[in-house]
Amino acid sequence: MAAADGSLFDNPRTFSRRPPAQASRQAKATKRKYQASSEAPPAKRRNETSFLPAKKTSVKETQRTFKGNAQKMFSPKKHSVSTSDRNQEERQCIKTSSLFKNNPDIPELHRPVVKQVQEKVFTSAAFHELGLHPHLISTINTVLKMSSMTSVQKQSIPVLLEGRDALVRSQTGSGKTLAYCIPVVQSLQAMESKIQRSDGPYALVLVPTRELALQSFDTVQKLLKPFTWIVPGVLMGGEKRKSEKARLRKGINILISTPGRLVDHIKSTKNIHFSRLRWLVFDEADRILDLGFEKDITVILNAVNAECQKRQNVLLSATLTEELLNLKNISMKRFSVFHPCEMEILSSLFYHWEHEGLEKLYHSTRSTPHSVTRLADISLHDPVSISVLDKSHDQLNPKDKAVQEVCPPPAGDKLDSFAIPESLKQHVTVVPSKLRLVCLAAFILQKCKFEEDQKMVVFFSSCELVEFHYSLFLQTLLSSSGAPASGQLPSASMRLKFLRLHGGMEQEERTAVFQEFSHSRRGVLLCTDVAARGLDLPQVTWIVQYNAPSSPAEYIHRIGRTARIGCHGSSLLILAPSEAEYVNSLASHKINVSEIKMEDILCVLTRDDCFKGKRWGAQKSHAVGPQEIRERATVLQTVFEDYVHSSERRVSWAKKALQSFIQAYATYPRELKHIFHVRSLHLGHVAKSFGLRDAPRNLSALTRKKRKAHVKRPDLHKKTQSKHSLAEILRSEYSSGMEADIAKVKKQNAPGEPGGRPLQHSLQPTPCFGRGKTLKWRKTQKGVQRDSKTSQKV
Ligand SMILES: Nc1ncnc2c1ncn2[C@@H]1O[C@H](COP(=O)(O)OP(=O)(O)OP(=O)(O)O)[C@@H](O)[C@H]1O
Repeated sequence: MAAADGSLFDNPRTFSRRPPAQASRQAKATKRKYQASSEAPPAKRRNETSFLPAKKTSVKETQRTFKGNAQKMFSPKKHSVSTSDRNQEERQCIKTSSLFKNNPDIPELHRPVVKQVQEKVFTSAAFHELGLHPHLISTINTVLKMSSMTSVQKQSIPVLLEGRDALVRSQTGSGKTLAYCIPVVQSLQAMESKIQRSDGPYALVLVPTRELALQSFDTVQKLLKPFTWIVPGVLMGGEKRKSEKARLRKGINILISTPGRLVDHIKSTKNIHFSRLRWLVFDEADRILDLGFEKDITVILNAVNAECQKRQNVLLSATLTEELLNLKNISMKRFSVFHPCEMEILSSLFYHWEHEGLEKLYHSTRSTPHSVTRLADISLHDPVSISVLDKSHDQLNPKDKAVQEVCPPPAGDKLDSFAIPESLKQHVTVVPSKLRLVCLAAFILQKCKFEEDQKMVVFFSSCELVEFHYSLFLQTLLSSSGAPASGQLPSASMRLKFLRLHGGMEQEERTAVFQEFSHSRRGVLLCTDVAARGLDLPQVTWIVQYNAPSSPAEYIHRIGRTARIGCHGSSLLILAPSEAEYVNSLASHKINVSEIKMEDILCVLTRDDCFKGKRWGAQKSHAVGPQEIRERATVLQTVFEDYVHSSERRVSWAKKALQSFIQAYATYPRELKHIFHVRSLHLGHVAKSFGLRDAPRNLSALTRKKRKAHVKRPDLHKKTQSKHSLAEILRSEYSSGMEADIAKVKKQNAPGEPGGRPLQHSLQPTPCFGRGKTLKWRKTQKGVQRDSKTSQKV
């Protein structure tokens, strides 16, 4: 075992030179005092936890320091204190920092090396070989600046031009958008009777998020340049419904929409009809057809099926499952081992084929048997399954084959493996909870402050977490970086730029951020899974997953925002020691990650004098060692803690973010509960990663308050608590925009100020905290809350 505190930072004495008994007495006294006030800690405590000299640690002054004068504060040259005074201060400062104490051991990662599934991105085939309209070819060549097809395009376009239904799977960033857009445009421009705008939709493209809708619309618009009589349009929420209605009234021939917004119009707009529909495209099909969109898709399919019988259906995603791809081979026996969600998808696909048998099976595997009859029918007709897998990867060598024959995978355990771009280097780091925040900050500094032209996307599990970290980093990392003096070239610090994107933001701002980050050469985008699928953000170099995703599919989509279309990119997954087994779970899906040691990430702090402890002020920077790294990490943590504790409002804002983290943590699916279970969280340690000095005591009260607020939502009344939880969390990131009044982030008063936004998550188990500060579950009126066995219902 390589312990974080043991191997690299193995000198606890330097942190506490007082006798242990005395230190412990004082710590207890300080804690009692702090708890009694339940507010920001008293000045004395702040002095002890800080590296700053006693007289300079008032809240105001600390803040001022980090708005530009950090070096002054940390440089001993600026202080005329004697050596003995300084030593005294050091002892005080260092002693109370517990960042590197009592952390769990970091387990050694024994990850099995697996051979990842690979796909070839490009082919030598050119677009002009497809027999497309010459104007379409010249648009592809001159406007899109593309000449040769990607593998998925080469396989899909001819099939779709033949009029076949298709299920298309190829890795992220391999050109699936054009794989369906080109055939749609080619077929519509070639129609004998020229399309009229007033005809309404000939093609309907459903996508899960507004940004993806905008992006796909942009591609279609470019392809339609020579065919001006075909009108594209986008419905995506966030915009005024009235103006969308007006555009629908005028006529849209290729309609791109998020499901929720389309449902709004189907229900309220008379001008929407599908009688001429020829194409129905589900981009990110596995996402669109999952639980979160179940109701919306049913409404859409019912509306479409009522008016149009014959059309081409296309389902695309980088993570379509084997079951969906091998449609023809699916036997009734195999159905019975599917997950209920898959059953619903399959039921909808096969309704017209095997309805009776399926329904019987469905009833026998589900406690709520009504869904199958509610679900409408996509009606795929003899679909072609297109998968760009490099076939050599599927062929087992004789030895592996023998092993497989001896121990066949248990029924129902067939795990899907998805291709990952070859040029994507995946990493993992295991970090104790207390050090998560400093580690993330250090990694951002390392890549985006000290290296040039780095563009990073950091994924969090909720809107609240994005807001919290965005404001915190803006106010601490950015402020402490300092601005260049006039006439000076922009310094390394000026490379730091933070943006954020999540489903709770105003649409105007969302679009602006999306555009800004797309066009920017550098910057850090903090976001939820709203940016995980489909977005083609150019030149992203790093993907960081601060909270682990809930499925291998989501992992693949998140990291797929980099290394697109043959470019290079890297990803980092940050795990707690208790979550280290997740690496094996990824390996079982043929996902290979290599480890970066936490110390190597924290090491960058020695390059940043903003975080220089006084002890090391006189030393030359090359003489750095583990102890200095440790102290600088502590200084950075102190910066965060001082900021969070500078007002009661900020403390409560951090608590809400912590609460949101716990709630999101409770929603990991059953198959991952043994790795991600709230019971394994140490609240005090997790609290540190929110800049809180102690484990908060009133989280359950906050949760109760939130539950009340939710009960007021009429749309949630009918749902069971369990279904509501999952569906709501899914919807929170993918909403149509019509629910915006419920899910708005209050506009920030000033950039970087904590928003005080209401939490958007669903009803969750009420966390309460036992003496050991690990999470326990409280008995509620309805009985004991669900645990790992029934985790899906949490
Ligand atoms: N034939 C081509 N030649 C060069 N670039 C291409 C080609 N086809 C697509 N691209 C570019 O590749 C990038 C990725 O394409 P696209 O967004 O369609 O990928 P995708 O497979 O849909 O990814 P995801 O699974 O993440 O949604 C885009 O910038 C697109 O312009």
